[in-house]
Amino acid sequence: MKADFWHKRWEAGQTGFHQRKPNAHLVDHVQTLNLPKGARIFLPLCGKTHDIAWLMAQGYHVIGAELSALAIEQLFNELGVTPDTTDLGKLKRLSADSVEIYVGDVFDLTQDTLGHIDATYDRAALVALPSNMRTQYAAHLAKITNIAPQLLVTVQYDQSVMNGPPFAITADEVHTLYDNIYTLERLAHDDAEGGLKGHPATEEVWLLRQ
Ligand SMILES: C[S@@+](CC[C@H](N)C(=O)[O-])C[C@H]1O[C@@H](n2cnc3c(N)ncnc32)[C@H](O)[C@@H]1O
Repeated sequence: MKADFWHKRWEAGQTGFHQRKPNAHLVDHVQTLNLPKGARIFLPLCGKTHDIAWLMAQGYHVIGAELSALAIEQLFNELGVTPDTTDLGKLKRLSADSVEIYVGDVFDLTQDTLGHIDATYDRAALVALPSNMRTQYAAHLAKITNIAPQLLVTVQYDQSVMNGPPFAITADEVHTLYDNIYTLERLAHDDAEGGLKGHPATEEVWLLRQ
């Protein structure tokens, strides 16, 4: 997916991936990350997800990365806070209270810029990327977070009946992407409520730890 694809989606309000409430898998499984209050959680490709506000309310510090400045403008409006903006060249950092968002391409984000990360939460990020970007993304994510533990939500459906995003990611692919970096535990494998765009689908939740 090119950046333009996502900018157009946000400009047109075609954001069917945006959920109206915190993700149920996050709520059910965040405790498996065993994080103390104040821990720094990274959300790659974060959009304006309500998971951000929910994690902040649990006492965590949330760090996000998102291409769309429009999405992040809407996020801060909905959070009801005015962020401070820092220009970092290819990226901008918008921060307020216990949230900071890097606006730009996640591949331009470095470990130095991001700082210490206690855990990563990936919902609709890996699955938003076409297969030719996923290997690079998985390695980049592990690198910039210094192999922080990760809660990962994936979706599976018959890829021949529909194009992504979201792209179907099999358990085998999760192993191929991450076995060389993490120990993997599949925490859940559930039918996706209502399917995906009219097609049966399942969701999996993975815990990735060193
Ligand atoms: C499917 S949405 C998921 C958003 C969010 N995780 C959620 O659960 O609602 C994928 C998001 O990734 C953003 N995105 C796509 N490619 C990106 C990239 N290379 N760097 C940063 N953000 C990107 C898009 O603008 C979009 O908001």
